[in-house]
Amino acid sequence: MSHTNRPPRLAPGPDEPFDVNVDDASFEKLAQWRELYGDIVNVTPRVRKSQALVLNNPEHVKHVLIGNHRNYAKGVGFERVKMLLGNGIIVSDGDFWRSQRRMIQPVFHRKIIASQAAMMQACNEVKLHDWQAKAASGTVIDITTEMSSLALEVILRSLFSDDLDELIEREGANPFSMLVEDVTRDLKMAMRFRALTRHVADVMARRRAEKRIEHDFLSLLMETRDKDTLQPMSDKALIDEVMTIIVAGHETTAGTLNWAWYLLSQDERVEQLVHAEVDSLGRSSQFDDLGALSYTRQVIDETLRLYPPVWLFSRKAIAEDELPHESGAIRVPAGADIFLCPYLLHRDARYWQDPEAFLPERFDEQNSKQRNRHAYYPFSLGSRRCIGEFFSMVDMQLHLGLLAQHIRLKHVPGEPVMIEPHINLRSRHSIMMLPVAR
Ligand code: HEM
Repeated sequence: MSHTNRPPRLAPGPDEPFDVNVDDASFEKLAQWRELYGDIVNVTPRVRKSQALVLNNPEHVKHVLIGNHRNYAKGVGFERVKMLLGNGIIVSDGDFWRSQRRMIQPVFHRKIIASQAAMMQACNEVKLHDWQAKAASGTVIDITTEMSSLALEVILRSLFSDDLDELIEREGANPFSMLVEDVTRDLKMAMRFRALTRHVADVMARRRAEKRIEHDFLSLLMETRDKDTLQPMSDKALIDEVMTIIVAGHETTAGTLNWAWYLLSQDERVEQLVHAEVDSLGRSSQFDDLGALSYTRQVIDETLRLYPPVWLFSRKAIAEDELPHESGAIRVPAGADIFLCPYLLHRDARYWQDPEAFLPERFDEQNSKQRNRHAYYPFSLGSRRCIGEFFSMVDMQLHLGLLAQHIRLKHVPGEPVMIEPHINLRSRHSIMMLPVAR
């Protein structure tokens, strides 16, 4: 509600019309506008129909994602994701989303993730042996692609278990590897990716014919029931959710590990603290050790602060609303496009001391108490918060926990290390590393 009696007004913003998007131009504009116009930036559309508001204040992020979240549906950009994922849980809204989320939530239960830790670690052990051989022969690795294929393998095995090996054998190669090889996310790529749904349908059909239930995400999704209607998901919904989990779980985790290894290679102090922690375990890290890997966890938290994979996302205001502001309430017109930019808020000097510095200690128990909770949201906040957060944390902690015990990665200078702010915040060029045994 308004702090004054004045009617809510529109926020200030640039005169030039502009359509905010997940691209380089928007990335630059958003940072400039925050300096010029502050917490709420009002952007007149160029081609689109609706006004856009960019929110740079944690209170407003909280309002949209938590306080009044029912008034905010998925927004701009999700049409594009829809081509890739159908009506999966990332894009769906309203009653259908609610019902899907309720059915999928138990699939991501802590106990289930715990049961997948051994599979994650087996994937990491293969990677470790490979890096040890490369360290011995002095072979440089492309860590960006390595993390992409590892994250893909983990997510595919969490869904399909050993049916993945059968699929690879039948097809002669992993058809889902296109996600690693083809980094474009355009219409052509979306069509090629959608064609992969037949493999998901195939695995489902085989399991049904063999009356086989595995302890993996796919079988759990096939078995889950709506708690009111007791109905399973339709096959179309099942396939959309599987494709959603693959895409949502792959590039985000891959990108985070890519940046984490890069940041570690640039900071001997932090690297040594990670080494001290992982060495103190005295064995390969397992699910039960994750509590002891708290500094490693802080490294991941800090990586996600500096390089949040989902650097920009959107909502659409359903009805008119207002945002509290010290100079009087700001009007949110019905239909307005809302843009939230974790990247900018995560580096905002009002909420972070020395925001550009890599300081994992910000996330230790003591410092965490002083943090503004809503100035950090790599996994979003509220009821639509990432469902895979715990899965990806376990995956990433186990990865660093094991690999850093045996290997250091030394950055090999080459192409400049730059961010590429597209759908995900990737590195523009592959980052090259020399593995060194430790
Ligand atoms: C570092 C890793 C990850 C990051 C930073 C991340 C980030 C996010 C963010 C910001 C959202 C909210 C998007 C929005 O509301 O517009 C989201 C939603 C989602 N994420 Fe993640 N994610 C990660 C890993 C994963 C993994 C591993 C999975 C699956 C195994 C996953 C599955 C999902 C799903 C299904 C949603 C939609 C939830 C809903 O709308 O109800 N994510 N994620």
